[in-house]
Amino acid sequence: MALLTPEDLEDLLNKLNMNNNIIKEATGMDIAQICEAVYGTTPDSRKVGIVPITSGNGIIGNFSSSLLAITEYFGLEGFITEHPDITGYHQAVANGADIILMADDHIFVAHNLRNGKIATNHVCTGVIYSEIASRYKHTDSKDVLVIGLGRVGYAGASHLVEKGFNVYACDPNTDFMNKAIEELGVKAFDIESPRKFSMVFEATPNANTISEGMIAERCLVSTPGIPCALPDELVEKYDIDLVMEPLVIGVAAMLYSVL
Ligand SMILES: N[C@@H](CCCCNC(=O)[C@H]1CCC=N1)C(=O)O
Ligand SMILES: [Mg+2]
Repeated sequence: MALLTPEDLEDLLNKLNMNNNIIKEATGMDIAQICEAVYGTTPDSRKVGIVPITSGNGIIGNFSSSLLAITEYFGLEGFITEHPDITGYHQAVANGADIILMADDHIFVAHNLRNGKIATNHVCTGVIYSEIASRYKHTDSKDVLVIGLGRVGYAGASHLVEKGFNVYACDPNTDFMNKAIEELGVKAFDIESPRKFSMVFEATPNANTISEGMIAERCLVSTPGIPCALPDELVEKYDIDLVMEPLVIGVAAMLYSVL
């Protein structure tokens, strides 16, 4: 899985505000309203304990401080524990955390100690970015293109199928493709017989996965993926609303999903 870098996390809240304006323009709702619609929750007085974790590649600069900024942005109280790992976990509980946020290199969880709900970043990210794509207000189509069927893409495709959208998907990994066809009933998108989609959810760690044959002149592309899925020339040529942000939107969904 692609690990964030401290550079990915620079200027996070400015990037979020820019993306939130695009989301409002393209869907009629802001990210907090969409999270509320998806999870049926609203931020309350819950306290979030953020525990740095040193396993694997270790602590990522700006990661814990970004989680604190995100927690506060959505109206929750938060704190980062002084120590990492088990000592930090103990501190978080001792300091009255209702929700624990912590991540190793494979799983990033939000765990609400009061109601037992637990959420992962990869599922919540897939759900919320695919939800954003599906709410594009400048189309009456029910067709959505999902590019990438890894842990994030599969979660998004599953969410869209549950919501009754016509999901076309593509992934170079035939095992991932067959799994999604068998388990979700997605249709394989065939670049040889292109359809032009007005709603695209992309979740791959590769650049330029979106080509001209895939998108309508006016479309919404929603992706947590780094680097950008859209070639620059397409962004210039077409009227594309691009929602692309590396962490905040996924973490917001995690918090709303455990409240
Ligand atoms: N153990 C580190 C955090 C490691 C996070 C790795 N996971 C990612 O980079 C995923 C999560 C969202 C996007 N990629 C720390 O506590 O500082
Ligand atoms: Mg995100």
